[in-house]
Amino acid sequence: MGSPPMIDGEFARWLAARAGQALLELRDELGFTDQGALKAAGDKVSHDLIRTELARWRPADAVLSEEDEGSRLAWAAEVNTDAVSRLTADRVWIIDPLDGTREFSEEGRSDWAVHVALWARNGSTPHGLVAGAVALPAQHRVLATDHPPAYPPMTVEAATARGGRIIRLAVSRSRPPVFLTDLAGDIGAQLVPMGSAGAKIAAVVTGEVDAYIHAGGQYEWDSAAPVAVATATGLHASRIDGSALKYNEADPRLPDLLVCRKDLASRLLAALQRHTGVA
Ligand SMILES: Nc1ncnc2c1ncn2[C@@H]1O[C@H](COP(=O)(O)O)[C@@H](OP(=O)(O)O)[C@H]1O
Ligand SMILES: [Mg+2]
Repeated sequence: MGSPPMIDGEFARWLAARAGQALLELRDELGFTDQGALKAAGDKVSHDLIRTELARWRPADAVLSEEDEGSRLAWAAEVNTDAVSRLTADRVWIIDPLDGTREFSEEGRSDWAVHVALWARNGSTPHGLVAGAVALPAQHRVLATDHPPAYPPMTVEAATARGGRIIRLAVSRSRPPVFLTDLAGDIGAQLVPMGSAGAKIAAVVTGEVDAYIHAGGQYEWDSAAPVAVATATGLHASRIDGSALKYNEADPRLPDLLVCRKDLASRLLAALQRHTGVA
């Protein structure tokens, strides 16, 4: 095998695709009879592969991975944040080796993903993400910032009848925020349940849905890579109160977000304000 690409966005695409291929092979090898074993093996195989390649090809960079021991605890009072190298590093890879672990373990489902993002201290975007890739192995595609997908098209029919058009809103199939049913009724939206934050944001990027709303809990690795791609595509991405998403914070919890077409952002933020009280 030759060397991976040097440019970070291409490298992220290469790495996410490789981990995705390993996950597809693991599904073939283990089958779906023991879902717990398949989930555990998926998390481990992908994490080990990504960690090994980052250590080999980007040895000077820090890493924040869902599967690293203590990754959720860096914010805890008893943890000495000086000892957490990513907090002083200039470049940090934020990775979710298998997003949508539950869906990965269910036969026939394609809503699971591999997330590889790069945060840089001098990044010029508000969220500091300078590269990212989302592999959707069972959908046979990888979205990445090196060649960001084109902004999702809107049909003439939808554009002229925008007021009456039903907004398609991707939501967690297992943990949908409770306020979303009322919010959808309020704005005439249709909820589209799906697994994996990466798969839902990818669905906004490709125009299969118009927006993704999440609240109630998540971590930086759940959204970093797909937000990097969505932003590179020109979509809106923010917290549900409209403030900027921030990455490589001492506390890696990032509990809510909105990703949507630019033309829907103010309408959805206003609806979120009415239904959650955030402002
Ligand atoms: N309330 C919550 N608290 C913590 N993590 C949550 C969460 N709701 C969703 N997530 C995480 O966000 C990702 C997408 O969730 P969902 O499929 O429900 O939309 C999943 O990542 P993982 O599969 O990597 O664990 C899931 O664990
Ligand atoms: Mg995840």
